[in-house]
Amino acid sequence: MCAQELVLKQRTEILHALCSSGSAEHLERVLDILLAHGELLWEDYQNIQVLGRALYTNARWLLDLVYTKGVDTCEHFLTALKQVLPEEQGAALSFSGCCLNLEKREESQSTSTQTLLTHRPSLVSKLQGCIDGALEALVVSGHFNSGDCNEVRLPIHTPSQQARCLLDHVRSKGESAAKVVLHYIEQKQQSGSQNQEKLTPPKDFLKYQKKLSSSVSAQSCFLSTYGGTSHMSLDDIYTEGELELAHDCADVHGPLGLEDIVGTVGTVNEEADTVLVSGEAGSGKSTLLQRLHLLWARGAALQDFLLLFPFSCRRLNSEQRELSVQELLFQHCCWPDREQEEIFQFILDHPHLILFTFDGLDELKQSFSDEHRLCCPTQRAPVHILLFNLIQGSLMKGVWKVVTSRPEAVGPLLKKHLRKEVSLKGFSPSGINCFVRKHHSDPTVAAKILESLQTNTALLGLCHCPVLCWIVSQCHKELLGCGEGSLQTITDVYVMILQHFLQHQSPLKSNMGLGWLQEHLTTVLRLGQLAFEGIGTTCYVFSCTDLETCGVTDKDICMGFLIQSKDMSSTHSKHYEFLHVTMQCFFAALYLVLSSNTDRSAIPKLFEPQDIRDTGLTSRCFGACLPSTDQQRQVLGGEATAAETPNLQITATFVSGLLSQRHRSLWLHCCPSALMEKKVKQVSRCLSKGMQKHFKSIPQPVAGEKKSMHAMPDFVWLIKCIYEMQESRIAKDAISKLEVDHLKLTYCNIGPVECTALAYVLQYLRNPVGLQLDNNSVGDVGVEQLLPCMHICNSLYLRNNNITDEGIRKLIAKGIQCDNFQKIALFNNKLTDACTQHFSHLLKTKQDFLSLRLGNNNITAEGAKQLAEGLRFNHSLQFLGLWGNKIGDAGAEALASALENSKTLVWLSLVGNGVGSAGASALANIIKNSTSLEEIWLTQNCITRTGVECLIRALEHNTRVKSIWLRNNDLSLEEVEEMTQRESRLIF
Ligand SMILES: Nc1ncnc2c1ncn2[C@@H]1O[C@H](COP(=O)(O)OP(=O)(O)OP(=O)(O)O)[C@@H](O)[C@H]1O
Repeated sequence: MCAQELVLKQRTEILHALCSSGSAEHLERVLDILLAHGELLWEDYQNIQVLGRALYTNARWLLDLVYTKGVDTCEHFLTALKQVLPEEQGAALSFSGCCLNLEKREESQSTSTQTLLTHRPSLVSKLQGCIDGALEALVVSGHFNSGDCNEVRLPIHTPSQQARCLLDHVRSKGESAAKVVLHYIEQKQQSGSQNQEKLTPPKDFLKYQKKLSSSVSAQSCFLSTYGGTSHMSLDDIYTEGELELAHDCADVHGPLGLEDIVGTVGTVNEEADTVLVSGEAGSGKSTLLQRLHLLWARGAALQDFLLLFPFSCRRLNSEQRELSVQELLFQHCCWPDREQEEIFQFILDHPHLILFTFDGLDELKQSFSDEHRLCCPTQRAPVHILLFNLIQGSLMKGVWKVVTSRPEAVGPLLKKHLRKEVSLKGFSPSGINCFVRKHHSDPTVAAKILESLQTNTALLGLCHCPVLCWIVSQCHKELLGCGEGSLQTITDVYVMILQHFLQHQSPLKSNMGLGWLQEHLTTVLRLGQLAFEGIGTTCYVFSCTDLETCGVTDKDICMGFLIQSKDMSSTHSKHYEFLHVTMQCFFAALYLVLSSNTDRSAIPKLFEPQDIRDTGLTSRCFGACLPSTDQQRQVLGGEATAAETPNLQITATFVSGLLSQRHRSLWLHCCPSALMEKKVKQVSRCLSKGMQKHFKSIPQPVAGEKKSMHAMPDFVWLIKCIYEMQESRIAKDAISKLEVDHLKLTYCNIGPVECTALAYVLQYLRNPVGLQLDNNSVGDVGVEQLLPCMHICNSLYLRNNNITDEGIRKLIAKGIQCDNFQKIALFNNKLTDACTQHFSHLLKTKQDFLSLRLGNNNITAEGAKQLAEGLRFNHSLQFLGLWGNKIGDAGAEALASALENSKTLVWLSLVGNGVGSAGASALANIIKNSTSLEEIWLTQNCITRTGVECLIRALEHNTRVKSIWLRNNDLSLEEVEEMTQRESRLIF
């Protein structure tokens, strides 16, 4: 049978092979090959790859086309298919006679654009690990702008799709752009091969490398949250999370890519080799590491590292023996079949080619300490000592380490050993979109879920956290069936998945009302006890004996909340863990709420403030409510740990939620109501007491200063607990006694979820406050969540919070209606000219507005003109900051004309705006006429002598202005000297 007939006859099977995984990768790779061989023209390719069209439709188009093109093309197609499909999938198809040589075509005199096409398959794979570098080269050479880069980096793209998108963009930019990319890849390869050339790995090294990478690949290709119910490959579901440097870095704008984690960007300590990826519970740290592992194992990223050893701190907890590093590597990750010593020696000799990853440092039983020094790689020590010495670099200096942890568990002791810290912020709004679409192969279901999220912004806020986004996607039936807005809190979402899993077991009784819990109460209690005891003893992996102790049965396991541990070590006995540690916290909370067997003091102890727990009392406090065997286990365990604090706090948050009025009806038939009432009272008391403690800690203000409270670590957590209770009485009770003028919550990891809770509580403040939320991750969704407390904010500080024009639109629409609202600071966000119309409206409407600071955004002359419109009609503004925008001379002229008759403006900053001398001479008019202006900042504005002369002349008419800042302008030293003599208020 000829190739053409084969294509026709096997059409269904081919379609299935290309598309059934739901991933477009196979199809796209076949297209790459056909393009490279000239079997498809560029126009053909565009006709097939239609954005937004179903994968199957695209594949059908391809089949139709190759068929009409004839035997040769069909033959190429089948050969490409054979090359691309995994063996087991290809086995179902007949490729008889299709064995063309698909080596790349060499063309004697090809242009760079042609080379991009003829080498497309290999370029796609080479580019995957270095997209960011290639983009940078294109930006630097002026071929790409940030829009091009953003399109390539779209989170919906897989790394290979990013590579293809980059190549397609380059093609449209022409020959010189193509040259830049080819040159970049060539250089990258040369530096890679130079690194490799110097090496002569022992003969068994490559075998070991292969064994390690296939074991890493096997461990990382599926996601465990889908383990119980369905298989989901990481490739199909992985969605980029938002990664940022934890500290400010002038050179970095925009989000980081995966490779930046080990790249040079944002390095704060050149001496250190440990990078920390920090993020809240469920923000995707383990998944991100898993992605890195998989890409490395496939040769698609981190190729500077010859070996990657992945460790899970959770599993290291169960290692009781003392080990040497060699034993740790080989026994916990991958056993070398031969030449152990030689391989280890090679590792020791080339530390910079080795990467260790440690997932979940916060889950380690011991808190980080640098007391026990160890530097000998053959010396045995307890595993945590090895780990701490590796992190510090005293052991195996030069080996790269990537460590993940919740932020709360990272103390100053660890920080001083970090090369840099990267924060994982969860999904961006487009990430949520992309994740839901990937999760559901049926686009109608995905669209319905996304629609429902848009109508419930509290829930949308929760979905920024990937684990919650996963639950919401998993429980779409419950979500869509439960009515708009009924899911508001984290507890609501976990109750939904509890119901989902329990009802999954009895599908016929899906309408059993509230009885579903009662029917499964014993299961819930048994799992709850297991979870509760685990949380108290930092135990997240359970042996069969642990399960037996709590009476957990096989049927309980089948419910899906527990999954079998993935384990790379050689132990063969089965171990279990909860689907996710937050699920363990939820079950621990269910146990505390539903069980009549817990100690009376269990709830108050759970709510004890962190500073008490940090003294080392943690385990003992919590231990008081555990059975005696566990207390012994803890005492035997020795060192107390502060590491479990985040999980205790999450458990407490769930306890608050479960005891809220909205969920009490669920427990009605499961537990005596008197007992329930008592627990509710306990929680309310704890929350109120916790808040009072905070308020008492506020220092009295110095005379003339405002009373200010800087939130302590537990403040946001207490607020979240209050929100979970959803009772306005409790919120009022807890907050109304707070008397401060300024509430400072900077660097507190505040995202949309925290904003929802803050607004819920702060709306009951008695007096207006300044709310300072600088350096958090509020974002547009968070801004929307803050609206309910806007009426009580007289000033709002939102520097560095990823806010865009859309967030501003909503914020200002509300702000205009709020009498107290007078000041806003929005430095370092993502604002453009599109937001200025809203500020202009605000300035026109609110004649008591005092301060507008929009520094370091992307406002140009157009935006400045819009602002000027508002300023012309405003009679109150005192402070205007536009530092670090791009308003230029035209923008400065517009502002000057609007402000020249202002009787209120005191302070104006236009630092770094390229206003030039023309701008300066226009601004001189404000100085000439103003009776209120005191300070004007014109640093770094390309102003020459001409501009400064205008300012000097204007100052002759003004005695009120105190200083004009003119540093870093286009003036010679002599000019500066001369002009300082003439006008002392000029500061150079
Ligand atoms: N980038 C991602 N793409 C797709 N799904 C993700 C992603 N990140 C997280 N998830 C989903 O959220 C779940 C929880 O994520 P993960 O365990 O990685 O969070 P974590 O930050 O390590 O949490 P913890 O600190 O509590 O251990 C995953 O099992 C997965 O279902």
